[in-house]
Amino acid sequence: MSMPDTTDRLIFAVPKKGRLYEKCLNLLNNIGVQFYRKPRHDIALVSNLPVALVFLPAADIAKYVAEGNVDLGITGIDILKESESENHATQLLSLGFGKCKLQVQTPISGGADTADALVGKRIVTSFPRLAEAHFRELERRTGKPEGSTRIQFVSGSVEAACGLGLADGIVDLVESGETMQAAGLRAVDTILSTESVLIANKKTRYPELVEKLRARIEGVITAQSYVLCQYNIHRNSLLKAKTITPGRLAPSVTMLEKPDWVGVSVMVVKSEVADKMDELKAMGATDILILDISNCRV
Ligand SMILES: Nc1ncnc2c1ncn2[C@@H]1O[C@H](COP(=O)(O)OP(=O)(O)OP(=O)(O)O)[C@@H](O)[C@H]1O
Ligand SMILES: O=P(O)(O)OC[C@H]1O[C@H](OP(=O)(O)OP(=O)(O)O)[C@H](O)[C@@H]1O
Repeated sequence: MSMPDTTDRLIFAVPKKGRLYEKCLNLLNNIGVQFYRKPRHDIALVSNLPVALVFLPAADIAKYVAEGNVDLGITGIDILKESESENHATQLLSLGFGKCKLQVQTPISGGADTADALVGKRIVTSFPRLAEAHFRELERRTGKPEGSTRIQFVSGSVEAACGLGLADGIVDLVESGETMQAAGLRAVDTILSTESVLIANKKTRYPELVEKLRARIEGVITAQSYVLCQYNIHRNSLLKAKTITPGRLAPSVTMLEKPDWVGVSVMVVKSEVADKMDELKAMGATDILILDISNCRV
């Protein structure tokens, strides 16, 4: 079977599996990118845009984007920093998923209770550069010989390293903390907080298409953090209502077929909407409705 022809197409790299995969497919669907990925194929041509999707391991995407083989990609800040790609890839957008922390962990029972106490010992991680930089800094701070902490790379199941006697501590990602707890570990230090980001090569041949896709993704992400709030209110209370729901630019106010009453329609941050509804109700608003926004450009 021949490879699809990607000539004159922007190359957009998406994690091929793992926890980011489904989120990325949803995002592509929501921005109207149509494609068919044949089973076992890692390249799919987009039918309604001059774009080719390449499905790659999340850990490699930053490197491909930085080196210019790929124009646009979705990966984690952790990977961007670990692969030292930050100078060659522009971070366009935070995507609101893939949120976790890269933490130094030690055995709860009998392990070091600070990161300083791990200096000079054995560390296992999938993030050798970030771990190395962190421990070099700790070595300087604690006055211990530079390079005395041994950093060893493993590609997965890092949490098993202490139990197997391979390490005195690990550097690994933590979200809920379940993996860490199940392995009898606790966090003693945080190296960085990460989330998924959209990145672009600085010298892409398709800056306009990059911007089009960025704007579409931004619209979907913004829509996810807002709801549309509609309510009716007596004109005398409108000024006060505006202070509760000022909107992004201003609320839309329409006439109602009831003297001295108006209808208000306004975007509200989703996490604040329950409080806003209570406040509006308390000041006499009626028929308060909350509607989901599936997409927007603001
Ligand atoms: N537990 C987690 N919670 C949130 N985000 C995470 C978590 N683990 C990893 N990530 C993010 O997802 C990125 C890719 O991790 P993931 O482990 O899914 O990829 P992978 O190693 O390619 O897949 P797999 O582990 O299935 O082989 C990480 O670099 C990080 O940015
Ligand atoms: O705090 P938690 O919610 O438990 O998540 C943290 C775990 O998730 C990631 O591993 P993943 O499940 O991707 O498997 P891996 O070890 O193969 O990378 C990470 O490496 C941790 O092990």
